[in-house]
Amino acid sequence: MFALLAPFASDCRTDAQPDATARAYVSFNASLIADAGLGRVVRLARELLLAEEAEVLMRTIREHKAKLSHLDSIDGLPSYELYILERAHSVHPAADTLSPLFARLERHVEATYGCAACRVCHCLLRRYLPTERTGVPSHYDRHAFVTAVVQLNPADFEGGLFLQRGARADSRAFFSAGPRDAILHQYDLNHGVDVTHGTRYSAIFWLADSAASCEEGTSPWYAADAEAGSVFAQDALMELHALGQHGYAKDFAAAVKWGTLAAEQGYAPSQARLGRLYLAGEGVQRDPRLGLEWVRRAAEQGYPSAEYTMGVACQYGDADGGLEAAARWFRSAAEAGEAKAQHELGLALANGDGVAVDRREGSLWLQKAAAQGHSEAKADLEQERT
Ligand SMILES: O=C(O)CCC(=O)C(=O)O
Ligand SMILES: [Fe+2]
Repeated sequence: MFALLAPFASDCRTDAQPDATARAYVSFNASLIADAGLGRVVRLARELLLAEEAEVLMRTIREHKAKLSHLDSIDGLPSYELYILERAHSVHPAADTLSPLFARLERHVEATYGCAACRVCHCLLRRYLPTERTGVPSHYDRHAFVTAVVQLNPADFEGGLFLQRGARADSRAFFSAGPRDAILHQYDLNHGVDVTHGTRYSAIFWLADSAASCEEGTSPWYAADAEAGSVFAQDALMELHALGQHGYAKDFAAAVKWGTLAAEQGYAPSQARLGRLYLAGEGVQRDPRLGLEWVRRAAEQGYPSAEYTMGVACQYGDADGGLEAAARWFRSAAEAGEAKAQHELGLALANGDGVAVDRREGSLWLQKAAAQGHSEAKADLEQERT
């Protein structure tokens, strides 16, 4: 079974799906800073946009014909996103009229983050409709030194941009900000979007730390932070070296080195990724025992994708506890929104594997998985109906 596990398939982009029960809003205090833990902060630039600029952005989204075939930059699923600036080049007439805004944002980032060379590298507009797309899974913006987000129509939706402090969706908090306010964060912030009601339009500005890294598509800022001990930077280097992205050579030895440093500091996403690397033997000597140990440490912190992997390991007898333990792991991950675990829990309930048979509840979990696009769950539901 281990060979089937793809170490990087599910993690950084899909920590957990939105949990409707957890809905705290961050209200910015006088210093306009929200603390996301472990030294990470989110800042608010109040009224950074002129009213006309917010209007231009809104009009540009409204007037643009939806192209749903466009694959999303975060989760690769069909979505509406319109780039107006790419690699600092205007790719839409709206960007030409917004150059004063880009310059203002750069000055603000210089004053706030001490980055004089920072440049607005990409700007894109996103649309969230109940019938189309209602969220973006939690993730890190690996490619941006600073990200600025403007929620252009805050009166029209609930939820929106969230930060996630811990391993699970119940550690999420949303932001309340006006249509001309920019919410600023860096590459170390686990965040995503969950629109629970209504329609949301957003503008996203990704700044590179220099014109050169913007042009080259590189993210050179991780090395110094990783050396200084940041688990986020170490985790990023693990992923970027494993994938060979953003100017980092594909180098599994480096991936394991950085991942181990973060995992040893207790960072669950790194523990899970490192564990899967050893389980799959991808780029490293396969070591199921060590791999499972790392996955277990992440799972014990409640990291949903690791809980799922533990469930699979129990099913196959690679971890102790049999089908009962498998069902417990799947349930915990399923409740946190992990689609694959929802599917497994649905099957376990239908078949009485490690739990009492409950077809009705099983079917509900299959529906949840199917609603997240899980194709096997969809097929299983079809079969149930016939
Ligand atoms: O739509 C948003 O506000 C932000 C989406 C996001 O996090 C991203 O595109 O990286
Ligand atoms: Fe993002």
